[in-house]
Amino acid sequence: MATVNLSDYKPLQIDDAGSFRIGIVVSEWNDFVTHNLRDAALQILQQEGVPAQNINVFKVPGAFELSYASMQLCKENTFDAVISIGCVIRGETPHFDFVCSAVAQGIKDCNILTDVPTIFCVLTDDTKEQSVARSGGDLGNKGVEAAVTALQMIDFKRKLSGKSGHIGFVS
Ligand SMILES: Nc1c(NC[C@H](O)[C@H](O)[C@H](O)CO)[nH]c(=O)[nH]c1=O
Ligand SMILES: CC(=O)[C@@H](O)COP(=O)(O)O
Repeated sequence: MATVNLSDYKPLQIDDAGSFRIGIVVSEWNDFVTHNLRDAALQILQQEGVPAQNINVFKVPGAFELSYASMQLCKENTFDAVISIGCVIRGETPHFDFVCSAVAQGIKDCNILTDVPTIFCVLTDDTKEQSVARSGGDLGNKGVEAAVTALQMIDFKRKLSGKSGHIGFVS
């Protein structure tokens, strides 16, 4: 299969990124992956003009806890977007399926039930190798994609309320 770097993106040139406030929730399970996702997201956000002091990072034990923590941040409504970062790697039992389903539903709920765009940056892989490839390996870094998505969703929301400038991805 051809190597595809899923993280290639064109700089967004966002005018008002300096005012964006972003929360990042990172699970510690498989931290050799989740920390790479976190660091890539932080790099892109700051590269695009979000001040470091406007980004708050929170830790939870595992991906299952991302739902609770992300929902709490969304309910506080102090962030323009929340990025939820985790890595679930299949084991011997159906536990993988339950954790992945729960966290996907939980983060979906944050988007549907609150006013805060919440980005699903949770790897759900069959092998450790798949996770490594997607967190800074041959297939890019999902943390980059999550950061770009967060910025785009904040812009989407600000456009709806008539507040934002134009970043050129949606006319
Ligand atoms: N196996 C993985 C887990 N399992 C732990 C759960 O996420 C949760 O913390 C536990 O069930 C207690 O509620 N978590 C991951 O993030 N990744 C895994 O591969
Ligand atoms: C995704 C998991 O929770 C997994 O690591 C648990 O492994 P196992 O199914 O072998 O207990």
